[in-house]
Amino acid sequence: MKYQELVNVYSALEETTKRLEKTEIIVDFIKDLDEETLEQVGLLILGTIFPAWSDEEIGIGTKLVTKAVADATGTTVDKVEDAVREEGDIGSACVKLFSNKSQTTFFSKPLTISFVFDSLRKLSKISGPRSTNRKIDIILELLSVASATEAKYLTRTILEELRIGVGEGIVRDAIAQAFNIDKSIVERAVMLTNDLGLVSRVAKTEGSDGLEKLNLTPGTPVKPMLAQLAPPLPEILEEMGIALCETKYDGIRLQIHRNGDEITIFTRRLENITHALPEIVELMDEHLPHDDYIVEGEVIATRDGKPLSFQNILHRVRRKHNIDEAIENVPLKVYLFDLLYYKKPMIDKPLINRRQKLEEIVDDTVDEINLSNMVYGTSENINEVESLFELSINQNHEGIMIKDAKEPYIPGLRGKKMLKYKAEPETLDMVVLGGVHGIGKRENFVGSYLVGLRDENDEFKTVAYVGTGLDDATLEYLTGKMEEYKLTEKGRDITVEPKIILEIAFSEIVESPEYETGYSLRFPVVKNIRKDKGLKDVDTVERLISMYNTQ
Ligand SMILES: Nc1ncnc2c1ncn2[C@@H]1O[C@H](COP(=O)(O)OP(=O)(O)OP(=O)(O)O)[C@@H](O)[C@H]1O
Repeated sequence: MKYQELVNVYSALEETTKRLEKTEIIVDFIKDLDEETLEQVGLLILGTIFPAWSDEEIGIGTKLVTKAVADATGTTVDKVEDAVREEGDIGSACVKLFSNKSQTTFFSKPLTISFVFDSLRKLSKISGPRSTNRKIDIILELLSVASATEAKYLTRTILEELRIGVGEGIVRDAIAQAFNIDKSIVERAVMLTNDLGLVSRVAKTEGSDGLEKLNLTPGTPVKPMLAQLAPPLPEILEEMGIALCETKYDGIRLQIHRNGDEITIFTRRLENITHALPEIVELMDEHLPHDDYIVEGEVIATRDGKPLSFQNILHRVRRKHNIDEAIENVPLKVYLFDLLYYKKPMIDKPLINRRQKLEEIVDDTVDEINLSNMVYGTSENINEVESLFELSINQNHEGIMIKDAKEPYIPGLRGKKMLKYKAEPETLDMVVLGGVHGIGKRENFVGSYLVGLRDENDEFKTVAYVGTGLDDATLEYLTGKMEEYKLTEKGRDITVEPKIILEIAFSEIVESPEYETGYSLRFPVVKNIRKDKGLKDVDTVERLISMYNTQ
């Protein structure tokens, strides 16, 4: 099938903001696709060529694409950069540049979806000597026969920023509708496999029966179950009956898989960080059975027995070199709290059984491997739960988690079955959309950051400017990043690509017509740069409104 047909769908999707219309457009397109194309479109429609569980990426920078566009249109890199500044992004710039291009490829074959898909996969695999030239050759091969609109979406896809306002939710709905399958079955399949390509194909070829057979596989990461903020303790314990109440450690969540002899460690964003944590791999090998499993836990960094800040552990996990040195300087401890797979999928079993099995299989006789500190909470022993909370805070942890003992593990869900009870007020993870250059002491820095949240179409909407909570080193770092991601600049104001995620604390949410969400924050303060989170983890406008309604 011609790539242009997919491109027409992209254009139609970009033109509407209405979720139902977007869903209809996708349904119409996918329902008659053949198996192979469907599997590719299931990914391409989200602007990617890899399933969400994979940490592979196309990995091509703006410079390379700019050069390829210049070559393909017979112009200079400077002219392409001018067009990007005028039009706002490389895709829109391509529409202009390619429309001006003289038609030299009249007899060439049109691009097909599978040729584009395979070429992009090839791009991601190239490394080593002469790799830049080889990458440019592949991009040029595509661009030299592309129409103006094809070039628009090709360049955006290569840079992994399709921007057509389509999130996973819309694609899931479209698959359900196109193949007449219950939404919840599609949702479950996506949660377990994190592969919309695979789910689209199975939905078409095997229907709901096939989707129901999809399950967890050790080695393939699954989206973690997330927590909501807890209402008062008596209320929760009454509702849950029995709760597993555990210390909430302030580290990084790990999902550790064993598949045969191979142990793999993933973050909550499903990144493979096995290479950065060789000592954890060794500990898991020594202190858990040599059976296939998936366990979850929190890893924290300690020194002299005390937990170190979240930033320390983040540096450890991000490390690519001198790992031996890091192992010595930042010793780690793991606190395991859930078991998703042990010889077979466990997620449908109640938490209490998963925990019991976990306790059975983990040898926690060494200091570095532990089970999370836990008490069973009921309406009758609220004081024990309160004591655990106090103990956790006194030991410099964040608070406690309260989990319903009878519940299954629901990947990706942020629901009422897993709650967090923290000493500090709630924060929002927000994405930086722009900023303002400072004056006076801050004149060399971007002093104030325009932050936003994610709406139901996965588009970002502004909420507030924040400039408090940043020391000089952080300001310098953020200013560098703002320069790197800059889209436009007008006077002191700049806009940037949505890349940087900040955790923001505030005193109150207020209504405010000045911002796109209609709400803003009083006294916002930057608490952390959340390098461990991706755009999908940015908090939602829906959550902001629900917090506003309950404050
Ligand atoms: N005993 C525990 N059980 C479950 N999660 C824990 C535990 N200790 C620490 N955590 C961490 O707490 C997180 C749950 O809070 P939440 O789902 O809100 O994640 P978050 O968005 O990172 O929020 P926060 O910023 O509050 O950690 C888990 O993802 C995990 O990283």
